[in-house]
Amino acid sequence: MRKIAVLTSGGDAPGMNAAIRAVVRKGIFENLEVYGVSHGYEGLINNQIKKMELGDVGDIIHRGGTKLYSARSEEFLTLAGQNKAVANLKNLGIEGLIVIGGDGSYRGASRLSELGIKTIGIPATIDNDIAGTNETIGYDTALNTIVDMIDKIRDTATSHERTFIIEVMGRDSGQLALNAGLAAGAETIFIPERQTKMSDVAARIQSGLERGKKHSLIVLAEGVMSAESCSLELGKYINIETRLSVLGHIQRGGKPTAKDRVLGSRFGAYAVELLLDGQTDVGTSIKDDKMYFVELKSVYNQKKNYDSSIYQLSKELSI
Ligand SMILES: Nc1ncnc2c1ncn2[C@@H]1O[C@H](COP(=O)(O)OP(=O)(O)OP(=O)(O)O)[C@@H](O)[C@H]1O
Ligand SMILES: O=P(O)(O)OC[C@H]1O[C@](O)(CO)[C@@H](O)[C@@H]1O
Ligand SMILES: [Mg+2]
Repeated sequence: MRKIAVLTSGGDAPGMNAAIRAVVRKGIFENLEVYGVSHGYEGLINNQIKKMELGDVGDIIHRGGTKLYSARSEEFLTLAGQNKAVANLKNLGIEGLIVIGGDGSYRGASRLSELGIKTIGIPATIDNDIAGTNETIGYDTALNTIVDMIDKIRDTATSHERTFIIEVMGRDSGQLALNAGLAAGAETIFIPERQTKMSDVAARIQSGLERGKKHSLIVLAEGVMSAESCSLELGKYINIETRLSVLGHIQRGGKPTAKDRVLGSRFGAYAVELLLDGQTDVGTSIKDDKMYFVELKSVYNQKKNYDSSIYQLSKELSI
């Protein structure tokens, strides 16, 4: 293999730049030509593919977002779009592609592998919803951002003795809500993976009030319901004033933590090694601080488990 390419796809995640840098520099170190594809699969279809040099990835390791831009591509869901992408890669003599993204991006990478391009996935999404790896790039940064923001909300919640409902990202996954809730000492955590009865939440708030506790923090994963619906539902069981805070895309930005930079760098270099070993249709993974690879299909056909003991612990510690 002489020529490889790299792209970022799906929601961006802090640490993607560290991974791009590692792919480019490790590739060049191994005497490969490395190409950068802008705008994910959309750029692959539109031939936005450029050769990258060592200097092209200078001064990005500490930046959030992705230098290669990201996109969600409708056209790539069609066979015609996928064929265009493959033709553009083949025209340039590119045999291997590294896809940095989430589970949807992994499905796209698998399709390309079936169509004759060797593909390696790197898990990158703040949601940490990818099976087969303990962590994804961007999760640690987003978690720290959320905890920082909840700390700020706690200050004002305490001063005004209020209940706050804080909506965090995670359509199908409660990883962010669960761990941010524990780290920020939230009284209640709602996650899509498990049902929480509103009557129980109201009862906990009521018993807290009776013990003289006047403020309460509720962390809600967006996939469960909106903060507004949560407030209306809660109002059916208890008569308290609530304030809502939807954290939104602030959670996806910001400079990556050291952990995400290390993870991005290790995954990027490892993905190049996997291509050189002739692997395809696999993704990088980390467990017990070691690099592994897993079949992409086994990743996106599985739902990542959440740790119910963390949920239980947060309940025990926040009475
Ligand atoms: N089944 C599929 N076949 C081919 N391509 C797909 C498929 N599913 C998704 N893709 C491609 O991958 C892109 C990114 O997928 P998606 O929007 O689900 O984000 P993701 O990679 O899961 O990241 P995140 O969920 O963290 O934002 C899609 O826009 C589409 O172009
Ligand atoms: O930026 P968009 O396209 O609105 O996507 C938001 C979604 O992307 C994610 O941030 C994952 O990248 C989810 O947590 C969130 O639901
Ligand atoms: Mg996804």
